Amino acid sequence: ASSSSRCSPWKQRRPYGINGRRTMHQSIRQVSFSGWCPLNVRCAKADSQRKPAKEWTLMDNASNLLTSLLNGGSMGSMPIAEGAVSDLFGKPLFFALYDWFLEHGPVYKLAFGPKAFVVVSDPIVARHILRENAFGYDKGVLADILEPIMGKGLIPADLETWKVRRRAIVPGFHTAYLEAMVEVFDNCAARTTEKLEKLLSIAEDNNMSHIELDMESEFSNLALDIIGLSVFNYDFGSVTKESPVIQAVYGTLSEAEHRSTFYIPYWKFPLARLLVPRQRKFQADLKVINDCLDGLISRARETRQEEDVEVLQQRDLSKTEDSSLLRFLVDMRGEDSSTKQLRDDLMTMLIAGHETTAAVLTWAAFMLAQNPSMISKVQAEIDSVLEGRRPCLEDLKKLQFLRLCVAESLRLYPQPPLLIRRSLKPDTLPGGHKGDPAGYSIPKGVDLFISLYNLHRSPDFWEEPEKFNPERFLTRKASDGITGWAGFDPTKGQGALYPNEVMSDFSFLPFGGGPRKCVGDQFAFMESTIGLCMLLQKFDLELRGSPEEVEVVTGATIHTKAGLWCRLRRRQSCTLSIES
Ligand code: HEM
Repeated sequence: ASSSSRCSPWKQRRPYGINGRRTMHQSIRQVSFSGWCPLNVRCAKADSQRKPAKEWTLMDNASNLLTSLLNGGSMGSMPIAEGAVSDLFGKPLFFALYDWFLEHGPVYKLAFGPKAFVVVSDPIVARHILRENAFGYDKGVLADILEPIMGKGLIPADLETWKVRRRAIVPGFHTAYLEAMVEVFDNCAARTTEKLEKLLSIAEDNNMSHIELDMESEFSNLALDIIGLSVFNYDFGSVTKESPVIQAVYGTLSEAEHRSTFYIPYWKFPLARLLVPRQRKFQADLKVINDCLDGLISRARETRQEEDVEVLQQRDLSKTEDSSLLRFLVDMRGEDSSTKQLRDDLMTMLIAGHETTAAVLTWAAFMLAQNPSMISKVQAEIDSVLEGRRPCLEDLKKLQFLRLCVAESLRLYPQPPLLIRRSLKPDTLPGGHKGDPAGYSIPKGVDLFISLYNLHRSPDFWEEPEKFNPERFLTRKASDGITGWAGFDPTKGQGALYPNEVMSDFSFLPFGGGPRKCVGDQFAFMESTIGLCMLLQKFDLELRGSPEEVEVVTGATIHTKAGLWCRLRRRQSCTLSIES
């Protein structure tokens, strides 16, 4: 679709947003019911609900002045979200970026003290940055934050290293590997359900019909066990036990997250490592994990066998005890990579694959737990496909509604909600928007946020964007102004199992796009589908309180402030004998 055909009168749209912290439910209500006019024409109701003009604080004025002085006219007529700084306090950044997106349009500049960020919420512009001119940008501030943790792993790697490592790693996610991993997903999810069944039995002995627990923490343990086994054949066993390595992994993940939300790179000051207790703990945690990973790498190297190489070349994983990615990297590429590089790769996948999947499961559970009829629909599908069995790959193809629930959760809660880039040379973004028919110029060194959250909730591309409607992926038409969902027909159980950025022409890109797209996308989709499947096969789920009580915070991913507290019951309606 040409970008000009999608041009919309942004300025006419209702400015939207409320001050202070907002819960996810409030955000949903705001957009769904407060009079957004689908024809993009200003309507009376929308006007009457405009938020009052924002009063600028001294900080806003100082921030704008500084931004104008330092960045001023360098990006031509690009709209500026002025007076924005004070809005940033007390709510996650991506919420504020959404408000300004509705107010200023799909490409705007965020005045932020000495820095200006360009915020992109347009599919064609996102496609340009991620795919067409992918090597004109790097990961900017994200690489600075992650380099001390992931070294030269794929996410922060410089271009030269990235090219070599990407070529080494991507073949590791071959179809036979994904098939073999389904068993790992099953076994780990079974551990979780067994644990929950035990807890329920204890509750039932005490005449209680349900248990209350924080599902976010259960999903976090599940995702950690899966990533440990599938990437380096190490059983964290975190669903059932605590260990120093698990503690260290959680410590490191939390530091990575803290760094991504903190504006001053405190970790770069050499003395901080010695003096600040938090930094000392981080260094100690990192050492525990690095020692563990080095041990696993040496073990894999010592047990390397020529026969294994042949088996892997034939992709016949049924003949090997260890089908992990580490085994693939050591056996197939062992000679090419230093221990340090392998360790960086493993650490990157541990972090990239853990928190994201845990968050997808959390928000899928959050949405489903508010929709008992959807849970029943998912359960009916699971019962009819599995008849009490554990799922295998063939079953996944038939669990269409469940797969769409996972995709829809990723639409509403993309993990991460923002992609970060910095321009390496001057560029011109695709134009066609109101006020910039020619496209904005981007000088070298500009930091950009591509907001997946905004793209996935854009009223221009999604009908009732805030509504959880898994079946929207079946009905979307090319006439929506984009290419449509060509190639996605999950009803036939063949072809792509999940919608992606190519089919949606970059209006749905939960795994990014272009050369830096996630290497674990199919892995993660399948893992999340199986995790949910095995949970809902056995249990009914409801929120303990109201959705408004689930406060949202964000670091690298979107998660809850105090856990996703749910009530879990044995399924009443389940008449099938379900194997344990
Ligand atoms: C639901 C779970 C997941 C989500 C939502 C997700 C999302 C993403 C996204 C959006 C990117 C692109 C980042 C960017 O362009 O800046 C990315 C990159 C990446 N992801 Fe994932 N991911 C998930 C699971 C995984 C898993 C399971 C693995 C590995 C086992 C993994 C490994 C990576 C790596 C290595 C990259 C960097 C790729 C590169 O720069 O070449 N991810 N992921």
